[in-house]
This record gives sequence, structure tokens and C-alpha cells, in this order.
Amino acid sequence: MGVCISTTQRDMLWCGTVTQQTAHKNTMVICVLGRYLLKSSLCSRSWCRKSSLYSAGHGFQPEEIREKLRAYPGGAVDLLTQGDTGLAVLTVNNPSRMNAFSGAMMVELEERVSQLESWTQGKGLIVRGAAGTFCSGSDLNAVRAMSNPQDGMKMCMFMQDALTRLQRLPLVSVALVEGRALGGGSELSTACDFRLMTPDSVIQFVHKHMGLVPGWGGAARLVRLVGDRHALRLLGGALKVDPELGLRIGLADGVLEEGAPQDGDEGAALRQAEEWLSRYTKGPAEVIRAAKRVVSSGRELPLTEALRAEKEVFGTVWGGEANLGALAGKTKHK
Ligand SMILES: CC[C@@H](C(=O)O)C(=O)SCCNC(=O)CCNC(=O)[C@H](O)C(C)(C)COP(=O)(O)OP(=O)(O)OC[C@H]1O[C@@H](n2cnc3c(N)ncnc32)[C@H](O)[C@@H]1OP(=O)(O)O
Repeated sequence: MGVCISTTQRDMLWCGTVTQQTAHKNTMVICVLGRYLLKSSLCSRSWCRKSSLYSAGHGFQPEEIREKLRAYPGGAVDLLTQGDTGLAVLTVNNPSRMNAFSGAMMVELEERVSQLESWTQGKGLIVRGAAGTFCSGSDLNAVRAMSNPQDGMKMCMFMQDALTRLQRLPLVSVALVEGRALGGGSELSTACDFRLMTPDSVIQFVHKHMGLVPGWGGAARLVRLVGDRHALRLLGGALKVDPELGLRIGLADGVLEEGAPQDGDEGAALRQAEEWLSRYTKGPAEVIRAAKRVVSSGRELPLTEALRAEKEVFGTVWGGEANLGALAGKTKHK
């Protein structure tokens, strides 16, 4: 049995729904939880909580920003979750503009991330673009209309927040890069754990050509992925990263097979990506999600805090169903 001490109204609700314990109004509630319940509350108590990267003190007023972004409509961000496999597919869908992000799509992206944060059975996520290309960044029409510094900062904070929450999801995520990933599209690909490229695809941080640097978190993520020197080459030179270069510098994690679009089979790349991802998502959801959580904390936190976060996550699987099942058998790792 675990003990959860919750101090916020949301945590009280969270504990309340799973324990049926009564909470004293505005006071600390102590919930006695079983192992499963501790798992459910983990993220409400630790660094990976569903909180925003920015607060009002930074001028971050999400509802005001959403309203502003919704003024630039077009396209959609679609989410398909598969209960049986625990896989989800997120599709950036604005093919007439090479899947550029309209303002409304930025808001939809954040909504989809919220849905995935609440999907407790999920294990894997594929992020892709519609109609055989990944994403050409921000919709330039919206960018032109929002080119004043205040709106730029708002969009920047909003997208950093949405993509950071996407990266922190307890799901193993892969960007399926077909065609082009440009500007904000290249940044979106870095918010996934892995990147798979089709043979003719290109990832390009074109920001320099737009008189910009990445603003959706893409620079910070790129440095962590490929190191500062390669990151400077990609940003300073706006280099086109093809699969060969991507693999060499560690931006790409795999190259899919040739041939699918010529066969008129648009779903072939997606099936290959699902197959590739399945080796990391086979097994019980609580174990896969725990693996992603310890990697996320290791990726983001200083060592002492990462070790403490790891201990918390370890506590959710130690003596759990999968662990006890494995111990009950005659284990040999051949
Ligand atoms: C903050 C800014 C930064 C960020 O968020 O970090 C950005 O992302 S800025 C945007 C960066 N992206 C671009 O600059 C892309 C510019 N477009 C292109 O380079 C090319 O269109 C392409 C993506 C390489 C495709 O070329 P091609 O295959 O020759 O097709 P078309 O050029 O005919 O494109 C079809 C259609 O799509 C429109 N399009 C493409 N990208 C965007 C975009 N980002 N915003 C708005 N519209 C876009 C393009 O204009 C064509 O439309 P029509 O002319 O109406 O047919």
C-alpha cells in the first residue's frame, strides 16, 4: 500500500475518484492507495505533472492565446487511438498547405496532447503528416498576420508548452517523416522520442532563411539530440538533412523501405512505422509507461532529482502484476 499526500484541489479530486475517500475542504487529504492507485496519482505529484511550462508571470494566458490563434483557421490535427494495441496516431492534416500549422491547428494540437495525457492505457504514439508529407511549419499566412513581437512571444510559449507536454507523455513516440519537415515541422519532429524517415524525405531547419531561430523548443531539443556542433551546423547552415545524414548525426533512428507511394499504397509507411514501434511497446502498459517516465526524468532533470523521480516510478512497478508474474515463472533471459 502506498500513501499519497495531496495538497491541491486537483490532486484531491484525483485521489477522490479512485479511493472514494472524503476530502476535507481546502485541507490536506491523505489517501491510502493501493499500488494501482499510486500509479494513477504519480504524475500529479511529480515533475511530470500536467502543468504548463509558463505561467501568468511570463505573460502566458492560454485562453487569450487560444482565442487569438483560432482567428487563423484551416486544417486539423487528427488523433486515432487504438485500445487493443495501445498505439495512437496523430496526423497533422492540412495537405493544401503541405500540412502547415494554422493557428486553429496549434490549438487542436494542444487539445490532442491533453487527450493523450488522459489516455491511461496508451503505450506508443506515431506523429505524421497527411498525404505523404510531414509538416511545412507555421502557416505563413498566420505568421504574417502575427508578425509583431507580442504575438510572436505568445505563439512561441503556446507551442513550446504543447510540444514539451507531447514529449513528456508516458508514450514511446516516433515522428514518421515523409516528404518535408520544415521550420516548425522540423521542430515537431524533435519533440518525439524517435524519428523515422522515408528514403526521399528531408528535415530542414529553415529558420535562418526566414530570419529566425526555432521558437517551439526545437533548438534546445536538437542540441540534446545531436550535440551542439551538429545543431549549429543544421541551424546556421539551414542544411537539408536527408536520411543518410540524419542517421549519421543521430537525428534519424531509422529509414523506411522504398516503394510504398509508387504502389499507390499511402498507408505503407504508417504500417512500417507501427511495426518498428511495436518492438518498444510490446508488453504491459504500466511497464512501458514507466520506462518512458524514467527516460523523461533522466533526460530533463539534474541527477539527484532524476534519481528521486526514478525511485517514485520504480515503486509503481515493483511488486506489480507484471513483476510478480515474471517472478512466478522460471526466468531466463536468453
Ligand atoms: C515561426 C516560424 C517558423 C516556426 O514555426 O518555427 C516556421 O515554421 S515558418 C514556416 C517555414 N516553412 C516554410 O517557409 C515553407 C515554405 N514553403 C515551401 O518551401 C514549399 O511550399 C514546400 C513546402 C517545399 C513545398 O514545395 P512544393 O512541393 O513545390 O509545393 P508548393 O510550394 O506548390 O506548396 C503547395 C502549397 O502549399 C503552400 N504552403 C507550403 N508551405 C506553407 C506554409 N508553411 N504556410 C502556408 N502555405 C504553405 C504553398 O504556398 C502552396 O500553396 P498554393 O501556392 O496556394 O498552391
